[in-house]
Amino acid sequence: MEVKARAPGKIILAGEHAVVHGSTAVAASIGLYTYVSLQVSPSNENNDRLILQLKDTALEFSWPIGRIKEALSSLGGPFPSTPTSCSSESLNLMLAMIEEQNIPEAKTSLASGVSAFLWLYTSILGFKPATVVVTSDLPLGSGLGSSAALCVAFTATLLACTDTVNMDMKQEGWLVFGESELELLNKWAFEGEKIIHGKPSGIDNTVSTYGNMIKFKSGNLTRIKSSMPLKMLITNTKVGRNTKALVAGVSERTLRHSDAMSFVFNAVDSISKELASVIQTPTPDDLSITAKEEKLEELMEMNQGLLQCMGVSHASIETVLRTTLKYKLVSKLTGAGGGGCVLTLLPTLLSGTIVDKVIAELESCGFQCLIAGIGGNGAEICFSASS
Ligand SMILES: Nc1ncnc2c1ncn2[C@@H]1O[C@H](COP(=O)(O)OP(=O)(O)OP(=O)(O)O)[C@@H](O)[C@H]1O
Ligand SMILES: C[C@@](O)(CCO)CC(=O)[O-]
Ligand SMILES: [Mg+2]
Repeated sequence: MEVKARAPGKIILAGEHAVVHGSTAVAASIGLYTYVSLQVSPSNENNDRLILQLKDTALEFSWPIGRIKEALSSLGGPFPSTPTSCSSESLNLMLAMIEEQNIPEAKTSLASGVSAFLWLYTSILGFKPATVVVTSDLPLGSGLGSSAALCVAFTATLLACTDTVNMDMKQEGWLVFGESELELLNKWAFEGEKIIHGKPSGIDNTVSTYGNMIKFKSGNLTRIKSSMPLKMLITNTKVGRNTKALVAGVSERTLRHSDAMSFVFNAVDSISKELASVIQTPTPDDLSITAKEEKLEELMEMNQGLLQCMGVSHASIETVLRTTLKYKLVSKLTGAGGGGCVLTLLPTLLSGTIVDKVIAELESCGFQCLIAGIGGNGAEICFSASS
């Protein structure tokens, strides 16, 4: 039996980084997905292997299952039955098994995602031979939650192979999880994000798990329903960066300027709460949609200024801000910043001609633009007879 899962990427409308320090943030899923397929192999004593194929990065990893069992069991068992953080000892053992596979120098940053896979796989399924294949629509390391979508999709396939997920395997198409299954899925995916992000807030895996739009603060989510059309241009500066390093950088700045940064985080908390309120307030007519869009723009502009204070903007992001401002459009970075992706709000009454001009000018800077659907479903799985 083959199990497939898909999990969406995300945009953060307000509150990134500050959410790690207890502020409110608002995020939404987008219509770009990471897909994972899992096929457990029949046991064959001599050739039991765990194979991981990362199609987007053209990497394949293959370990004898006994090698993994020997390495990780040396730390004592039994394996965690409830969501548990990977210890530094386990992480070091997994990194050693990954290094044996000779990842090309330029791709060593992918080791964190492979470590997350090994932790989730062995914790949830134990030491079963299988082949796991990953493909994604999401750009890696760009602020659209590719790491969270990876961890959510991994976890969804793994849980689907256990008796904690109660689904009719004969049902066709993409199936959604029940509430209790989503909660367990999200907790395990968060453990995977901790390996990749270091000190994640949990907003990325939560919005990828539950989908739609959420308000998030200190681990608690509130699902919010937008009462207005939200159309965002997403510009990928294609400047690579590492979320873990950017998150650590903000924490270090907070240690150096604790008073000032606490005011920054409090301001972001207020911005996120007001933005969520604006988005949810019923809109009686077109005029009020425009008035609400102007409020959103002002809140985005204020949040971008505070992200600059946190030290996570970048010259490429400033270029997007300046370019879109020429067309009276407002933008803010989304995700960890330091490059990556930038959101630009496209007001309802904006003409398609202007949008085309903005995209052409941004792409002439070497950036990549897309308009993705906002607020679709979260994690989903489907079962197919072994191909
Ligand atoms: N499709 C994929 N294939 C292999 N590894 C992936 C894939 N998607 C994500 N990863 C892992 O996640 C890492 C990127 O995660 P990172 O948190 O830095 O960026 P992001 O999640 O795209 O951005 P943000 O966290 O700001 O939203 C990659 O280095 C890799 O380890
Ligand atoms: C930068 C950050 O706030 C969002 C990254 O998409 C990190 C986190 O919340 O885990
Ligand atoms: Mg990430």
